[in-house]
Amino acid sequence: MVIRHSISVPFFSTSSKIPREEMAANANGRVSMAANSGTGRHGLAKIHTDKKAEGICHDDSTPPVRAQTIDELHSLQKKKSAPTTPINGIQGPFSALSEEERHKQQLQSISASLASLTRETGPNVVKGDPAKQSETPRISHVSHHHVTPTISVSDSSLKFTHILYNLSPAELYEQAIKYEKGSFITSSGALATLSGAKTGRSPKDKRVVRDQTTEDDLWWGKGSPNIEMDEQTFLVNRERAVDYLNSLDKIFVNDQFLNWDPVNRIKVRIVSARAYHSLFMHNMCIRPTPEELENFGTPDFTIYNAGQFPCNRYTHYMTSSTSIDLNLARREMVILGTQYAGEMKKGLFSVMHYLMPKRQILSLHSGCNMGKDGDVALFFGLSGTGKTTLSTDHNRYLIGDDEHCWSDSGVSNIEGGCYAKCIDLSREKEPDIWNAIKFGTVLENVVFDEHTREVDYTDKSVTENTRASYPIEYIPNAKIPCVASHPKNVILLACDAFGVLPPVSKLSLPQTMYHFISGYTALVAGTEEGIKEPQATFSACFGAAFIMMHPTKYAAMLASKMQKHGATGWLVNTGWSGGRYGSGSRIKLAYTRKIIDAIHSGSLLKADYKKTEVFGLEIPMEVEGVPSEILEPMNTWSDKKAYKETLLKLGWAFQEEL
Ligand SMILES: Nc1ncnc2c1ncn2[C@@H]1O[C@H](COP(=O)(O)OP(=O)(O)O)[C@@H](O)[C@H]1O
Ligand SMILES: C=C(OP(=O)(O)O)C(=O)O
Ligand SMILES: [Ca+2]
Ligand SMILES: [Mn+2]
Repeated sequence: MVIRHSISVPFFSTSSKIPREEMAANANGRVSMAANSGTGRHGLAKIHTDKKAEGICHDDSTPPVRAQTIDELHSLQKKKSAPTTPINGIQGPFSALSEEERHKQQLQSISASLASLTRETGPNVVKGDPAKQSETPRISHVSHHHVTPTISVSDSSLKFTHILYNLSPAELYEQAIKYEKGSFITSSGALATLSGAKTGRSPKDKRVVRDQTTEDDLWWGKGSPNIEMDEQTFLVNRERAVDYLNSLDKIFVNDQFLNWDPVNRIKVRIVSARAYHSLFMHNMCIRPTPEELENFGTPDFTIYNAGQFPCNRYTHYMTSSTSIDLNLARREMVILGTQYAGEMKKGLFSVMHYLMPKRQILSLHSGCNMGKDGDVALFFGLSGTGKTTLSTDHNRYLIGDDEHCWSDSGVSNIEGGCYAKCIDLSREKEPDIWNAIKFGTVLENVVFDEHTREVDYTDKSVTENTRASYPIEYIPNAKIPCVASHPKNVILLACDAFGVLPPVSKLSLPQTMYHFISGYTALVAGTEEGIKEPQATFSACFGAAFIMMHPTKYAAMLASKMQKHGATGWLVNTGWSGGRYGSGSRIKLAYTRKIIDAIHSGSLLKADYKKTEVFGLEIPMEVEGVPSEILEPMNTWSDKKAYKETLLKLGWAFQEEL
């Protein structure tokens, strides 16, 4: 039988925007586009038939697909791969195990993480998306023996919790877009997400378990970020989070690393309920290779992120519906009542501020980069004051933008990604960050055009604290592994809302310590809940919210390391000039970059200096590319009297603080 090509195209005539003249149907009845296809009678597309194919009764000239059903066809589309496929011939504790055995151990470990402490067993866990029934379930059930009285059966032990384990960015995009309101792909390929009611950290809701160990080790009381809670209350919140997570059909589990220094690497597990959280941590922590994941074993630290679920205000110590609880003895963190992803990264940073100094390693709230000749610079600064912006420098290698360790072997990044503020981001001023906002990047709380999905970085409708989280290798000159030698320059970024600090000053070692301990800077709008405009603050170590021990502990370590390695300290004002916030203006980023260039090149060290009043800061007379008159703040104020008063006021504020 000869099949005649009798195709009509009314379907296209109304719904398609393509001019009919340009459409043509091929021998399969598929419509193809042709430049000069011409039109047939009544303006319908002319049908082109393949002369050679005429009289042959099959669908296509290419070999047919090897599938009988659409499901079979779909199964051809996907190849089995890591992290579900074992790697052949690997060495390590599990190398003798079969694939089946390894999977069992992995699931048992996850079930153990999710175990309630009041019931006998962890949840029944099964790998994979519950929406995909075709996947063979791998089930694990774990018994635990606790001293607490047990109520052995609960509804959650009768169901399965599906584990979405270390999904790839593509898989997480699909999960987010399908199941999480407010998730969209932007025009550059990034995933736009909403963090919900909280768009910045909630430091007043952070709690740390005070027990026998932390009682002596940690800094408590006035000025300390550690607000105490007891072990029992922690367990109440932990149970609340675990029960919430176990009540869900599926949860995300990320097994990753912190710290590029292989000797001091920490294994972290993040359990969360949102693809947004999983992708964020995929970007922010160090991503394991498939081999490393197979051998992951038991995590050193676990986060239970039940951010969608509030804490119970009737619980002791709870003063709002948000609680971020740290238990160093249990090596666990519980998050309730906030979905702001930054809590996870900064929570882990707090943990490192405890674990590392115990090993004589200094943890730093700083960015770090390295010149072509190997000179290393640290950029200390409170959130939103320029660490990410200034460490991302096209002429230098990026080690990291935010969290580092300084050990006897040098500097190592704690993280595997960057978290840039993107309010008013522009391609011209910050090209590397702009270009990093592509597929895989999480864009938090930004506003975009509903049709083109073009992001408007100037829009503060959701928050001023809009953020982009991307893997560090998205910055073209990132140095992998993210380690460097001992710093030559230590730059303290002070975002001065009073507008009286010079754009740059050279510090002696005692001055460096003075400014490091006092941590004078500004809390910028949106980074913490309730901060609506830049607010002057003293944030010890330029990260008071994250330190665990007394500031002098970190300062003493910094002093001895700077002295030993001959590092020079600098104070750079990335804040206001010509008047305080409201009347003056923010120092131009281009000028700050020129100042930083001069520090890196060594030319600023050789400049002529003069001493300022009140703070006794050494300010350079000239910096290449920067108008000399702005180097002395008084010149930029039209009201000199107001300048002097403001300077004195700040001087007194320092006196009161220290
Ligand atoms: N002179 C300046 N120096 C540094 N950053 C500036 C300056 N002026 C404006 N900014 C802006 O301030 C923000 C600094 O944020 P970011 O670098 O992400 O801070 P951090 O990494 O310390 O949290 C960026 O949005 C940057 O564009
Ligand atoms: C993400 C934060 O800050 P930073 O910009 O320092 O990473 C934060 O303080 O929540
Ligand atoms: Ca950061
Ligand atoms: Mn940053």
